Amino acid sequence: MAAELAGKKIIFIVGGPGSGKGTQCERIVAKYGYCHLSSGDLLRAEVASGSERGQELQEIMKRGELVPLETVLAMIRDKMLANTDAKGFLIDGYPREVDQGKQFESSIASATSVLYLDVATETMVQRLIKRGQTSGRADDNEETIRARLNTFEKATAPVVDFYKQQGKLFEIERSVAESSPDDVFAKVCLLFDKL
Ligand SMILES: Nc1ncnc2c1ncn2[C@H]1C[C@H](O)[C@@H](COP(=O)(O)OP(=O)(O)O)O1
Ligand SMILES: [Mg+2]
Repeated sequence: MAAELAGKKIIFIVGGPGSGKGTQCERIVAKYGYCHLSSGDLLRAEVASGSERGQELQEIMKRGELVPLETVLAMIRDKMLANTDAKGFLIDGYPREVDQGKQFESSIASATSVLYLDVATETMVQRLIKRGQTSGRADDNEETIRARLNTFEKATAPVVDFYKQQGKLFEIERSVAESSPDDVFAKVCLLFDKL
């Protein structure tokens, strides 16, 4: 447990690839001033640095698989400790598996709340194919998209149940999560207004 982070709000943003995590986090940052940490962005920055570790990471991400737990956790921890003046943290795209959540809790802190965006698989595929036309992301192609969705269903769906059992889950149900970013955000605000 990192003492510097005591009392800070920590919100996990969970949802499949293309469910709108990044889109909503941008709005949350603008309105509530939280510090946004996207595990995917941190990993892509490592790839862009051209380091040897970055090359290994890129291979894993192209296969649509999860990178080793320790790697992501260390990156998030460093970034949080560099931003201890933030009033809270949005941890976007993490945990991807239940073990990642448990490790986060034992080595950093426990999450205050978990925001889950429930979007249908086909909607996510369509959004990601569209995003792929401009994102330049190596993993926004149909083959990798299917593999990522498969990883999401196997590894990440249990994460949702895990936090539901702890009473920490704030779910944006499908009918809302598939509507416009503004409509989704209106619901997201209900959570952040009472934190
Ligand atoms: N509510 C919504 N309705 C339609 N498109 C949305 C949406 N939220 C996000 N998008 C678009 C923006 C992106 O091109 C794509 C994926 O969104 P994202 O925020 O990058 O998702 P994630 O970070 O969960 O992978 O879908
Ligand atoms: Mg994202």
